[in-house]
Amino acid sequence: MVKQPMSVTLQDVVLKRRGTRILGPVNLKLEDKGFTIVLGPNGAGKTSLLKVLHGVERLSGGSVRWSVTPVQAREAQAYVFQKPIMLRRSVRQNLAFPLQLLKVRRSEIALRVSDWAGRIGLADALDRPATLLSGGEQQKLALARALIRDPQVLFLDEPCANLDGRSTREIETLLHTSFDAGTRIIMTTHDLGQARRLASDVIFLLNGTVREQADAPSFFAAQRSDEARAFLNGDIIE
Ligand SMILES: Nc1ncnc2c1ncn2[C@@H]1O[C@H](COP(=O)(O)OP(=O)(O)OP(=O)(O)O)[C@@H](O)[C@H]1O
Repeated sequence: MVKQPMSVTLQDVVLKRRGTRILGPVNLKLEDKGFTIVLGPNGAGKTSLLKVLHGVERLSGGSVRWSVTPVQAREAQAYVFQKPIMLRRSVRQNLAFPLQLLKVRRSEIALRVSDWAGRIGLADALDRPATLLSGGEQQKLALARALIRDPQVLFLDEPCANLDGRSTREIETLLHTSFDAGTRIIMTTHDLGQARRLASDVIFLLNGTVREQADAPSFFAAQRSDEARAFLNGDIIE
């Protein structure tokens, strides 16, 4: 299938819940390519922004427009939650599930499942219940389950929260490989070292608004706002 360029434009996006504005107004354009890291303190609205981009939040105002049709946009995206959600089935069935939904041929599913199980170090655990895996293994499985159907755009919400260094490195390697293969990645992290290692560009959020959007080298070299500077210094900002 020929992939169409997928940029997205947010215009005057506002998200309110129980009368409180948690996002917006946000005006933002994300280009077709890149590894975007969304930064900001707790409660800044990072998860909300990811969900708005993914189209799973009801907007209170404004619009999110992809350069392809809404159906194409949805089909081309995958989302990995901060806390991996495992089907109460085997590793094999977890990996096969998204492909079964897409009605991929059984022989092709078997090939891809075995390929991805190997890539995440679970080739010998295909018949184990996914819920019995360690936290790091579950997060890798959740990522593989998203990548196995070759999404054009991948959203990740804190994929390495609470993971040890080894699992974090393994996940970063998987992300690097997908990015190099052309996957557009948009990810939140609290880990500034990780942001520096992975980002091609950065969005800095504070109180539900975009304070800075810049390519990563510029952002990390010199922040335009006092708040971003304070955040990178490890200060508490509100
Ligand atoms: N459904 C909801 N109803 C009410 N408030 C919400 C809802 N979802 C999020 N919020 C609030 O909106 C704000 C932004 O939340 P969000 O999870 O997007 O922030 P975040 O930057 O991802 O935070 P964290 O870094 O702690 O994960 C928070 O104050 C949160 O409590």
